[in-house]
Amino acid sequence: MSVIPDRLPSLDRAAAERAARRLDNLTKPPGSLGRLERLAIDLAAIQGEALPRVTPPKILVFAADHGVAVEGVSAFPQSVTAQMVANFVTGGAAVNVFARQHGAGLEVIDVGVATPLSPELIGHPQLVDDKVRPGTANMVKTDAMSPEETEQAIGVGFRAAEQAVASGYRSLIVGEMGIANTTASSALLAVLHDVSLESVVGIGTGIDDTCLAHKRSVIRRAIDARCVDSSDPLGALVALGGLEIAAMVGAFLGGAAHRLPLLVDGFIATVAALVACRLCPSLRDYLIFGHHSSEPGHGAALAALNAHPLLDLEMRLGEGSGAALAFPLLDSACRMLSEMATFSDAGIDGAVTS
Ligand SMILES: Cc1cc2ncn([C@H]3O[C@H](COP(=O)(O)O)[C@@H](O)[C@H]3O)c2cc1C
Ligand SMILES: O=C(O)c1cccnc1
Repeated sequence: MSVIPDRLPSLDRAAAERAARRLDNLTKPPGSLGRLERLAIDLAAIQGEALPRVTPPKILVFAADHGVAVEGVSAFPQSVTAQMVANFVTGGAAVNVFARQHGAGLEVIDVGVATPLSPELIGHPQLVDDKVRPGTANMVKTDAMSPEETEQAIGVGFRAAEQAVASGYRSLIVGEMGIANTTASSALLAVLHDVSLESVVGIGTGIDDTCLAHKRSVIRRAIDARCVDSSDPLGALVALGGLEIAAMVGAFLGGAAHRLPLLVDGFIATVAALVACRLCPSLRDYLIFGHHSSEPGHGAALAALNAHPLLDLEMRLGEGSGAALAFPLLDSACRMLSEMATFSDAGIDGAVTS
């Protein structure tokens, strides 16, 4: 597929080495800033700079609908996807609050919202109309989308990340909005990582036990009916969806192609990251995991990527909210590296060597 890069730039080991040496000369016992030190070294390797900088960050929220919503797998109606797009554009969603708090740019990309958006929103600078189709098909009945639509949606995400780089953003937070997308994500994870549906399917927006059992059986029927297997991540994406998940795959790849640190959000974003890593394994080097969602499949998706998120706030929202909350830790890691005094700057004695 043309939009999937053959290879990504390699990590810059020399920049990482310079960052590590500087860390050991800063006025603290070596290693005492723990995972923040690891984070600073990783950011140096990603950006290819001994003194990395992650500000300003850009948040991309990809929005799309899922045909499988008609099966009654979410606690909320499909109309909420379009209504939340309006809420993002007018600044009222959780992720908007955190974006303002951290000086992040935020853009909502309609890659497949089913309900027409209200005319006042059209042309709003924070809303991008890149609709590939108005929602996927119901994966229980047929493939969620065609290979061409999947490629188009991946391209939308890839270009959105490239645009962020061209506008001077130094890190990327990738989020989503799409009623029923925990169903698509659970199905993708079950296929790609071979985990039981019992262990990965969760309540999403807050369904009850009866609906949860129904959601599992809907996913089981879809997986059995579609032609999917773990060796074909693109085929799984075509069969199960969704458009915003495909766009997130593209955004991760597009960001990494330009050495952008990528802050991954919760369950849905992590499943997108898993698909992207199956397509292009070296992408893993560019991913930093913001938080551990309480959606049960997130643990399995993180394990599949050997990922250890920065935060665990028992959140299960999506939108990029958990990644946005973790962003200040990346900024702190960079500031620690560039602003702390060294032992010689501050005239402080180094460790006693035996
Ligand atoms: C008001 C509202 C705001 C949201 N923001 C993110 N999500 C999250 O919930 C949805 C997935 O859950 P499910 O698969 O159960 O539908 C996605 O849109 C996700 O981003 C929201 C959901 C709602 C209702
Ligand atoms: O972790 C997530 O991303 C998530 C969980 C539930 C609902 N929406 C998103």
